[in-house]
Amino acid sequence: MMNKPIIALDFPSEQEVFQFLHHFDEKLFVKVGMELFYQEGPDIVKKIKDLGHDIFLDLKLHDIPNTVKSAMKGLARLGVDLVNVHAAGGKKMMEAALEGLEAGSDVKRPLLIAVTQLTSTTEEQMQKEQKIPLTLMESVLHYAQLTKEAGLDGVVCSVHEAKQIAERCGEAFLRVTPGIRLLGGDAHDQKRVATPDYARQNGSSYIVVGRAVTKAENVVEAYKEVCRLWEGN
Ligand SMILES: O=C(O)c1cc(=O)[nH]c(=O)n1[C@@H]1O[C@H](COP(=O)(O)O)[C@@H](O)[C@H]1O
Repeated sequence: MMNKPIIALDFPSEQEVFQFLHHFDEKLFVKVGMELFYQEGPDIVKKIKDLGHDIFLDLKLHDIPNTVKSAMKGLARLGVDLVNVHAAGGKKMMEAALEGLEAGSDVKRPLLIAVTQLTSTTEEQMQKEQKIPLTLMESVLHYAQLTKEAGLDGVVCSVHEAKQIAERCGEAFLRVTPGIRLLGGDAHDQKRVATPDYARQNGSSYIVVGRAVTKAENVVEAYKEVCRLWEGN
């Protein structure tokens, strides 16, 4: 069975989150990111968890190893299912993140993944601004390899790199892919986008979907359409 699509709750307040969740009579896999977490604080995570939804806490930690370790120890106590860091923080930082998570978890630690190249980045931008003299695919594969060596569970990447990562790092190494759009949908600030059905065909383990659902006229219909395409029905 396919993993549930992860719905990005990119809302500015608790009120808007609950308004959105109220439309659904099933349990979702949701993502709490910077917008919501920085405005509502850790309590919002507990409240969403209490409703029975699974949570990806997307704070993309990127700092010195000791700081990331301590922060992860605290985040582990929130009881989330998935958390992330930036692979660009390096192998030692990722190892420290894992140690912190393990130290802060009572029973099962959350899965830990690392962002490779953001889906809003193009190859040209990466080469010019980050001064990385590689193709985008090579850079993503390099970060995926580094993440695997650090012992993490997988990466965030675009659908377009998912298959190659599975070949390089193994099927069990997760490919979590944002930048998902329905056919003809506005890409907004995303650059490396794909549809849910292409994500299935190209080896994504999880898709992350925000505006294609949250900004839809009928959010439940949009969610169902994403599920239908992702599951291949
Ligand atoms: O880590 C992420 O979740 C993430 C990584 C990435 O490379 N690109 C990316 O879009 N995201 C997140 O995925 C969500 C995508 O939202 P939409 O573009 O509205 O579908 C946002 O909440 C982003 O913060």
